[in-house]
Amino acid sequence: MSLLDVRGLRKAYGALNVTDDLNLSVEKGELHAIIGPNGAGKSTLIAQLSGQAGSDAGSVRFDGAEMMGQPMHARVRAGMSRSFQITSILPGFTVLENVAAAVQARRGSSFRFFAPVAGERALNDTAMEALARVGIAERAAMRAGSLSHGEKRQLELAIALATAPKLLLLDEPLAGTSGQEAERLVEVMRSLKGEVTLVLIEHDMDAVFSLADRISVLVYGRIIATGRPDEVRTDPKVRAAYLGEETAEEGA
Ligand SMILES: Nc1ncnc2c1ncn2[C@@H]1O[C@H](COP(=O)(O)OP(=O)(O)OP(=O)(O)O)[C@@H](O)[C@H]1O
Repeated sequence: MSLLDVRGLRKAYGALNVTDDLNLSVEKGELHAIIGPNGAGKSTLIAQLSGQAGSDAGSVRFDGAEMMGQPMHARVRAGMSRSFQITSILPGFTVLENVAAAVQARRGSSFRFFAPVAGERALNDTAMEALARVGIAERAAMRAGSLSHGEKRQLELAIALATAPKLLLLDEPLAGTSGQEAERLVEVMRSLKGEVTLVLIEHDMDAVFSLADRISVLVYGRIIATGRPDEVRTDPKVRAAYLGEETAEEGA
């Protein structure tokens, strides 16, 4: 049984079906990338899976349970987590506090802000582990707002990891990063492979093709192909719809 099994998923904005009868299976332990042209519906799909956006139809089975209709926090509890954009980082608090708050939010039923956090050693230990996991443990005491752009993205990953997800949804983690920052993030993602199941949306094709176990190609709200990177690269449907020009040039 797949860890994530999506059937007939749909979301319309007015007359536009952004995701349309979308089917997707993600196996436990794999890094599954979703690629597609601009506006194909990738971010909308991630929002629907995480519960951030509602869906008009379909089924999202995760770890054997139906998630459709469940709010975001219930999905996080079930082990489905998404890495948020930088705006969710609290710049005035330390890097450690940012992660500890995520751990606490998962553990506690209520979000008791920071006063109790300082005294909770176990909480901080878990948060430190997550920071070490993404390679920014030495930044723990710094204000999150003073991190570089790439480090903020590492912090987002640590925040997502701190909720101990079974499935991590990553929406363009490399966006806006410099070459060196991107390389570091790619290595962090590579190191997570096998440990946590990853669904990755990313425009950086070098990163996608080097990291992914399988790739699904989303075009006009539907998955038109799924396979190993070499299979997807040579799939005539994919070449025609998306990678056409690039692969034609490579082959020339
Ligand atoms: N809240 C919204 N209201 C109306 N239309 C929307 C909304 N969100 C997304 N859309 C439209 O849905 C389509 C898909 O958008 P989405 O951001 O999911 O695509 P994407 O594949 O992630 O694109 P990109 O690669 O450019 O980030 C676009 O045409 C977009 O304009």
